[in-house]
Amino acid sequence: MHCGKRMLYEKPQALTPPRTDVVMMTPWLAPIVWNGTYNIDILNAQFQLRGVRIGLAMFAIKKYVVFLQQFIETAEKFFMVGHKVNYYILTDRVEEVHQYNFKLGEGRQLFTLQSPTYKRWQDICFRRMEMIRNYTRDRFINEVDYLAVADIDMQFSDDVGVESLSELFGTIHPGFYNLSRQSFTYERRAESRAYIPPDEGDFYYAAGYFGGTTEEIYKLTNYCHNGIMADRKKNIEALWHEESHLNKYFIYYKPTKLLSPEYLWDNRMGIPGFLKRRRFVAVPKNHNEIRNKRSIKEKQRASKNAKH
Ligand SMILES: CC(=O)N[C@H]1[C@@H](OP(=O)(O)OP(=O)(O)OC[C@H]2O[C@@H](n3ccc(=O)[nH]c3=O)[C@H](O)[C@@H]2O)O[C@H](CO)[C@H](O)[C@@H]1O
Ligand SMILES: [Mn+2]
Repeated sequence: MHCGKRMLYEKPQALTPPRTDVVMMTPWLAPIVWNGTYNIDILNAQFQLRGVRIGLAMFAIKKYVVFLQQFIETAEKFFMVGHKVNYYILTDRVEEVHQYNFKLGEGRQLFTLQSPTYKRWQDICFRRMEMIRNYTRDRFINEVDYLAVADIDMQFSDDVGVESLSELFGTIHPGFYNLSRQSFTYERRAESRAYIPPDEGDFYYAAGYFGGTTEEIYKLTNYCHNGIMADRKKNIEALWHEESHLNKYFIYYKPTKLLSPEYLWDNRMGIPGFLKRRRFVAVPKNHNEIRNKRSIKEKQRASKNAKH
């Protein structure tokens, strides 16, 4: 029996892997998503049947609003095209964000949500976990089935579709996919709740893109935020902020799907042969200019002027 539309495609093989140059499965049997390992038509049809709703949350705090336009415009071209999508922009500059008049495709909506801001950029990163937890509990859980959380200093340059979705997914960091545990920049001080012993850990995951069902994202962000607050009481800050806590979580609550570095690339790493697509790519930024109120250059200029 088939209901209406017949779908024709090549029969999957039991003995011939679609790719032999990359690993497609973790030891806990979570797929690692690479180009050429899946058929997007099958996946689209399956997700379409369920009418899934997908949320994409990102932070535009202080100067990071400059990344918003390119982020949304490229997401409209490449992110979950053909599915129901809610963008959630968490910002301290609601008025400014309202000025943009994004033209969105059918079934796609954009919401601007108030977020507190913090003096230190590190605190902005840390507090993303708390904000996502709260908004997931109070809102996202009622509006979407899956939620992805992304850095905003990024742009889409190829498809990110439903092949990437699962109960809990993490992205292999583009700087660490082929490195040893010892080279991972996990938190190594035992006092921190993000501590990972040298003989544990699977991959080094990037905090710039992760997601899952809203239930799973609530658990993840709640765990990370609680760890961050416990550290704060002890006056310790994990090496890579919320990313350290995320990596801790993923050791014990393993992702059910892993995204290959196709899903978070940085062109400064070149383009290795195994990388067939670059779907979500870092936008180069001057860290000092964008993160601080006044850049070091401005400060130098100011102090020079003061001396004259
Ligand atoms: C690709 C990747 O894995 N990036 C991680 C990395 O790099 P990054 O150096 O890329 O961090 P970042 O500067 O992009 O900050 C993370 C995100 O916080 C938001 N933001 C930050 C500062 C600010 O003033 N306003 C603002 O809105 C914004 O959405 C930004 O994308 O390390 C950070 C913490 O150290 C986070 O773990 C990032 O997820
Ligand atoms: Mn970033």
